[in-house]
Amino acid sequence: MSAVAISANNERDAGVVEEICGYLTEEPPRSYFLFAGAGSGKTRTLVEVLRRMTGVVEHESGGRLARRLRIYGRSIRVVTYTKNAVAVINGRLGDNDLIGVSTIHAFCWELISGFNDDIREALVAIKQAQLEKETAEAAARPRGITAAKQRDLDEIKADIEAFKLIDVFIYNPDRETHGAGALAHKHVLDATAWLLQNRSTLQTILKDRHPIILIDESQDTMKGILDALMSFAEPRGAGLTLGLLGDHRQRIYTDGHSDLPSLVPVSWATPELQMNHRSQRRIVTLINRIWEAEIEGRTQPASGIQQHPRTEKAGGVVRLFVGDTSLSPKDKVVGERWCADQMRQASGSDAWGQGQYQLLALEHKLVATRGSFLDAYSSMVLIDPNSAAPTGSGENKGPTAVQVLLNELAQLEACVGADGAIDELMATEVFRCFGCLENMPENEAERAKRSDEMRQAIFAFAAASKNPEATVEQVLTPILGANLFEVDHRLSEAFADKSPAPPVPARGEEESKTDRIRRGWCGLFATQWSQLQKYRTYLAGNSVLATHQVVKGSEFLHVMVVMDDKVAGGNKFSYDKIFGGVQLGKSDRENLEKGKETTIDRTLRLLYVTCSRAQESLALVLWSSDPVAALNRITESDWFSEHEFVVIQHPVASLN
Ligand SMILES: Nc1ncnc2c1ncn2[C@@H]1O[C@H](COP(=O)(O)OP(=O)(O)OP(=O)(O)O)[C@@H](O)[C@H]1O
Repeated sequence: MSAVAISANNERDAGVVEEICGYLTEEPPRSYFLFAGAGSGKTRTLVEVLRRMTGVVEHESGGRLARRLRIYGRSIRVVTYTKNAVAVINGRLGDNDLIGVSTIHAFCWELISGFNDDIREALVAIKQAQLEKETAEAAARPRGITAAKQRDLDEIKADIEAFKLIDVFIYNPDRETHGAGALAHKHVLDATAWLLQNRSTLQTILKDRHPIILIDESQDTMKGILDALMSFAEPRGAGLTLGLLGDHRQRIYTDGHSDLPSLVPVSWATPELQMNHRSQRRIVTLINRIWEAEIEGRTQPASGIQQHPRTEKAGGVVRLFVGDTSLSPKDKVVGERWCADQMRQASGSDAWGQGQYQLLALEHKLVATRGSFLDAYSSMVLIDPNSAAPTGSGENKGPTAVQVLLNELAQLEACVGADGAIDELMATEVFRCFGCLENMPENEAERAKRSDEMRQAIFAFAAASKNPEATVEQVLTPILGANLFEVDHRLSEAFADKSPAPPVPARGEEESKTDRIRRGWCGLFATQWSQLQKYRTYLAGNSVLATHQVVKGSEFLHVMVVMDDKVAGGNKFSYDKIFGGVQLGKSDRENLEKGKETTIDRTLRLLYVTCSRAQESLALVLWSSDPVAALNRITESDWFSEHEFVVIQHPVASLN
């Protein structure tokens, strides 16, 4: 193919930037929804539009808009999903005072901070509504309001009373905030959505500051905020123009609207990006097929355009490996290595033989199992389900109550050599850095006594942390005994409490929050200390293991997607149902009849996201409850050709 033809095919989206610039500079400007599929280069499109709208790249109508914005002291607001995306866009835009880029949390806080009376009213109203809803739901159950439920309801009441007493609310979008008046991330989004819908002054302020708001990953943007903004953008010329960028095929969080394209007003423009610049043709064909699949149990429309690969990306390798989910975790790991070796042979890439591929698993629990930190992870989930696992947005720090384990003790452990010797200089620096030397006694004798006490505790800590069998409790004992670090009161109280863990609730049985947290603490103290290091690596995103949700927006040369519903637990997703190893369940059929979202819908989207991360080669590993049924279904589908699906050989011990 000639160079001209290649470039013509690759440039099929070239007009979209100018098209969008046209919508934003028309009189009155027109809101738009940009369908931008996986790997379509939506960030590049966004940045190019912004450059033209703010006079960085010469553009006649863009230049006029830039002058108007400047005269009135206004700016275009870009809302992205992650801080990483903020940095990428800012980096490409350079210094530009006509554009503000931030996450939705920072955007919301900028709007509401300081309006303490309004925030209080919003939070009380939201909690009150939650209380009423939960009370009514519990009362309607056959057993009525149980004691455990009553405790939860009392907690909501206590939250309401606590909000009423707060004068000044504090918050930081980049980290957890503590102390009086501290707001959680969710509170800020909820309060902003409530205030935007209930306070006209806030609407006016918003339009006055940012007449144009562009929202990236809009399919996952919190419904309440999006609804409010979409209503202010109507009718056209109302003072706010919205640009929503998104791909409904990639919606994987529950915050967003289930079918955003159908909510977009007909008066809006709907430009499209048709290219996939990321992946080789074989991978692009597969993701097109996945999205168009007519599978039993699917309710979501197959709306959206087919993507086109770049002309020069004409290759790519895809394989589906099917094995038996009843194998032991160890056998599965061996099986997955066997699959990687098959990939090495099929693709000719040594990366597969050297472990240089990204392994994506369905759920955190599956990753924790593969990564040998399941006890640590499961305990953290019980202690704080909202912050135990890394998420696609924001920072991943783990539960607040255990921070000393994840930070101070991790740093102290780094001062202990392989032979157990302690680098005292380094250790002193750790204590200094955490402000633990500030309260050393003035008196020389007492000071020496305290130093000695600390040294003993550090030796005991070092010995315990080097013992591969040591539990978190054993490592923590000397630390807490000598008060080496400031510790969250919840941790010290839980440690002092020597009562046994409450029993695991039976299926369907409700458990109070207090019991759940206590079980978490007991589990954590009994966990092997060595698991915490693996957990920390995973939280920090430095692991070659990642869950599907977390890799949103990323790309990797070679990807292995591990699908193992049994280990993942939960019933939100089921790959085995998609591939035919498991039949639809009762609730799937009920949802289907009601036209409600099904497991199939959610799993198809997750599969779409994971497969579209791969640039060169993609291995799908399905651990199925019924490999024969799955293989039959796969043979009938047009997703893979015959040589592309492979039964995982067992035993595969030859690779050991
Ligand atoms: N016009 C282009 N020409 C060549 N390469 C491009 C172009 N646009 C994007 N790319 C490349 O294609 C890849 C995908 O781009 P990008 O990550 O911006 O896509 P995206 O739309 O954000 O995808 P996703 O929604 O799947 O995360 C990147 O490697 C990027 O550098």
